[in-house]
Amino acid sequence: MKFTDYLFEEVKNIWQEYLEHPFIKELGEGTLPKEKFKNYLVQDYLYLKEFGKVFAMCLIKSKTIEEMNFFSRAISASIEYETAVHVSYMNKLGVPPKIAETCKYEITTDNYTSYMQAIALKGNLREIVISTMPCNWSYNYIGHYLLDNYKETLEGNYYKEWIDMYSEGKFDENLREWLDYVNYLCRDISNEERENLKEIFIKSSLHELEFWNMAYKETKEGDLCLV
Ligand SMILES: Cc1ncc(CN)c(N)n1
Repeated sequence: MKFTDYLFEEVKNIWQEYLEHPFIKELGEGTLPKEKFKNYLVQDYLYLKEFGKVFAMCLIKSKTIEEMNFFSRAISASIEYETAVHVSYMNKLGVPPKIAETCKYEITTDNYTSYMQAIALKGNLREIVISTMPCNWSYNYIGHYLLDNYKETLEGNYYKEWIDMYSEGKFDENLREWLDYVNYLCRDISNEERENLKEIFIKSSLHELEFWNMAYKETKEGDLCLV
């Protein structure tokens, strides 16, 4: 069994909770209140900023130029390619990046990014990479679920651009590259290390769930955590 298949088996119940989450359901239906989406986007924009720094630590801990290039692409993928859709929605919703960057980090955003950054500082490359894996992998999983389940009504859905990004070929390709990399990186680990990496993967998956819970919590008009 591939290491990534083993990891997936360990979290599939948690990931099923993402698919059944009201935030995801309402995104798919196009009924999610824009105010909730706006607050989520701002926190996610701040999240991606910190997430990119985790890959910067991977780059520092890389052993080869090939690996450095891989992480350099991961930084751009997070803070250029992915944030482009955030910026497009944020501009339409009246929170351009300059304003978003003055917003406070919610405790959930802090908890998740601090968890990965602590591993980035003290952990080895395998631990850091595994802590980041639920991020893009689960979003691709959610993107495909939404595409398959709501394809009939996607055309008029305000959230189509978001759904498209996480389910498009470029994102799939990028993820496949990552899964191959993880299987290579973890090809000869001990049982003890396997257990440790599994725990890290589960914890990041739980942080993802907390992020969806935060995104769906009650918000008031203009509730943007402005500093
Ligand atoms: C919290 C979170 N997790 C994952 C992703 C996908 N990169 C994201 N944008 N935000």
